[in-house]
Amino acid sequence: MLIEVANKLLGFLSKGIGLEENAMKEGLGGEDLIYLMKINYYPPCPCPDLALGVVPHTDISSITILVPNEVQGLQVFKDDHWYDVAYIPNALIIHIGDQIEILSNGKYKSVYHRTTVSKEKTRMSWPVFLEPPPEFEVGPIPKLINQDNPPKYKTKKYKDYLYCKLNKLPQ
Ligand SMILES: O=C(O)CCC(=O)C(=O)O
Ligand SMILES: [Fe+2]
Repeated sequence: MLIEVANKLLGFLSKGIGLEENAMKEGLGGEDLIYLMKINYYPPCPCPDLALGVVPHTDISSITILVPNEVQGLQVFKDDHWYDVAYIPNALIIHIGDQIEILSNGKYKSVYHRTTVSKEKTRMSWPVFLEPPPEFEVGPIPKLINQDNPPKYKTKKYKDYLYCKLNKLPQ
């Protein structure tokens, strides 16, 4: 089920920029794509104005498929403002992550987001991060590159990208 959703999303993202349906998936390692589930637990906080659940970031993954509980908390940054992401029962929240920005050579941008905490309620979320295998090299898809569109990102192994990002080193 999750794999079907992921395949569809990657297909739409590929076609959306004029590529073959399987282009993004192949660019992420094809059937070796890794599904990494995390559970976020944000207990009530006495001073929600002074704390964040997760600091602002973009996801390192390709896409993130996330299910939250009903407690408001996720915000995305757009046009200099933080916007609440509305909770819609049974809806999935999809984040574009860094690897899609790289594959698309910047045509898609990874979404900058953060979470706030609540004074009374516990918030939880269950994201699944779709990641290339560590040794797999990710870079702008060659079909998107030409004289007018030079590569904006280096091609490198996913594990090296991860290492640089986690240690705040230049990519
Ligand atoms: O809890 C959320 O809604 C988002 C969490 C998040 O951004 C993350 O785990 O990367
Ligand atoms: Fe995130």
